[in-house]
Amino acid sequence: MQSPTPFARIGTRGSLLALAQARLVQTLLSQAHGVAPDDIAIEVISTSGDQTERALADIGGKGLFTKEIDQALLDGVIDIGVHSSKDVATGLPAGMALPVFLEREDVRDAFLSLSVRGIDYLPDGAKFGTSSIRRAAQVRRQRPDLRIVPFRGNVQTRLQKLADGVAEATMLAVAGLNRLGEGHRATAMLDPELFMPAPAQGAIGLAVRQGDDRFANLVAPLNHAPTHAAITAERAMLAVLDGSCRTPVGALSQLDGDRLVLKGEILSLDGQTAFTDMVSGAVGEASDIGTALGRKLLDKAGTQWLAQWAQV
Ligand SMILES: NCc1[nH]cc(CCC(=O)O)c1CC(=O)O
Repeated sequence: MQSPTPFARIGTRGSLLALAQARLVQTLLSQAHGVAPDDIAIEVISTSGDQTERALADIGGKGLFTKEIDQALLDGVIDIGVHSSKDVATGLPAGMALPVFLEREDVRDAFLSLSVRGIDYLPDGAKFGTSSIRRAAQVRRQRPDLRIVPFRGNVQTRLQKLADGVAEATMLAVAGLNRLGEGHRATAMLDPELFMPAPAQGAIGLAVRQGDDRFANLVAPLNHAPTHAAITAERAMLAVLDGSCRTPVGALSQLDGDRLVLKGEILSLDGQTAFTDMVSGAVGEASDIGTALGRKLLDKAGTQWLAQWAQV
């Protein structure tokens, strides 16, 4: 039985992955504060992103998986929003804070196929399922011959599309597969230097109302400082690039003690042009590292190069 006045109410999407993430947060919060898991309510909230099959880039991008949860948070219907950090837009809604990131799972993307053991083994012209412009560009760079077909929906839906033969291969975040207990579905791990993950991939972020100290204090023990630094840097890089272009972006953080090395890449949609750079510094400067890298990438690509994609 859920108590009439729960210790906290956490809000999540209803996909199996989102629910698994919400349950993890529920467990960690109950352990951190010595309360029964049942005293932490999980409220399932449907988001616009759950209600459409169109490609994210076509319908306004990231905020779609978080907007309704953010609103429930601001309305006081929930107290803590649980998000996949990579789905959270860089500009947070007014009144919302994202102070905590749980320890990052595997940051890489995996290659999945029921017929071949790696992307190099796909037959000429094979269909590759993805609706991510980043993944499509990275795949086209390696294999310009492949045909990219849309693959929207949650992880289960995409695994089913693969099983149904809609495409011969796809790519998914290892983190999501692992959290679903589906890690064995990965056919091969993709080299993260070649297939740079999405900024903030693999990390769960917790949102609270700005200035709501009670819930900020409640979630604080769940924060993982190295993950926080990496995500801060990656999101700062993305914030610089977001406004200026609709182009695929990858990021890769490496932490070595109190040093953070951030690599980033922007690609053309066809993957044939790419700009890569790297900035390093103290973890305490994570935000500045990300901003600096974003600016370096913008400078390298040039506004004219970026402008060509804005109309696509
Ligand atoms: N875009 C959907 C999404 N959002 C977060 C993850 C995976 C889990 C994570 O990155 O934390 C996924 C699925 C995927 O990209 O394979």
